[in-house]
Amino acid sequence: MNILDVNQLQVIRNEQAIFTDLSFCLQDRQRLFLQGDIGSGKSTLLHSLLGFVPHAQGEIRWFGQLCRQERDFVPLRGGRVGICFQHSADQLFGPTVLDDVAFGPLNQGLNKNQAYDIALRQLERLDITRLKDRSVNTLSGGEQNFTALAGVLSMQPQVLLLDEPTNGLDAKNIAKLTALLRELSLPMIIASHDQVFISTLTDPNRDLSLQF
Ligand SMILES: Nc1ncnc2c1ncn2[C@@H]1O[C@H](COP(=O)(O)OP(=O)(O)OP(=O)(O)O)[C@@H](O)[C@H]1O
Repeated sequence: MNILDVNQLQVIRNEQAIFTDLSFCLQDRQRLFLQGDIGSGKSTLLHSLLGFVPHAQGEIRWFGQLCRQERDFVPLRGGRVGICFQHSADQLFGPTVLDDVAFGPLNQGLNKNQAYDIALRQLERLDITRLKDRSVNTLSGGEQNFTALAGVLSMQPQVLLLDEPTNGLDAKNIAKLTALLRELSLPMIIASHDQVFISTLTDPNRDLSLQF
């Protein structure tokens, strides 16, 4: 069974089709890179895959299950499919970095000790423990990106959707992110303009690219 099957998907915004007849699938451990001009629809696709933007036609099947209505997508957003938005500040609640990263596991029903323990481990993994007591409103763009990713990973997702994950990162931190994503070996869909990042992360025997 594929992780995701998309068949003949059409999404309309402002009465204009952003894409039509889009079909692809995602298999376990595979990375799918979304590439294309600004405004071509990469973020729209990521949002539609979790039902944040409705699709007008076609099918989205996650783990074999057809997802059509809001209620079909809600369980996926609870952690099974992790998404990092292009503007990571939009998904940080705070008040502190540690509280923010613990929010997901708390929401999944873990007790406070378990949730904060998982959150601390994710901060260590991403090498941002030093930020744990900082207010999320005071973070730099790159720090926001890593905090959002730690929050998503703390929910132990089975698949990741990443929208321009290298935005705001310098070369050293792009290398850190690349190494982490390699190590995770989760299936991923990544929208990116960063050709070096894409080519470093791509396994040509397994990964795919979708041109918008
Ligand atoms: N909330 C919205 N309402 C209406 N149209 C929108 C909305 N968000 C985006 N669009 C439009 O949908 C189209 C696709 O935008 P989208 O953000 O998906 O592109 P993108 O490929 O991710 O761009 P970028 O590379 O600049 O991030 C664009 O024409 C954009 O103006």
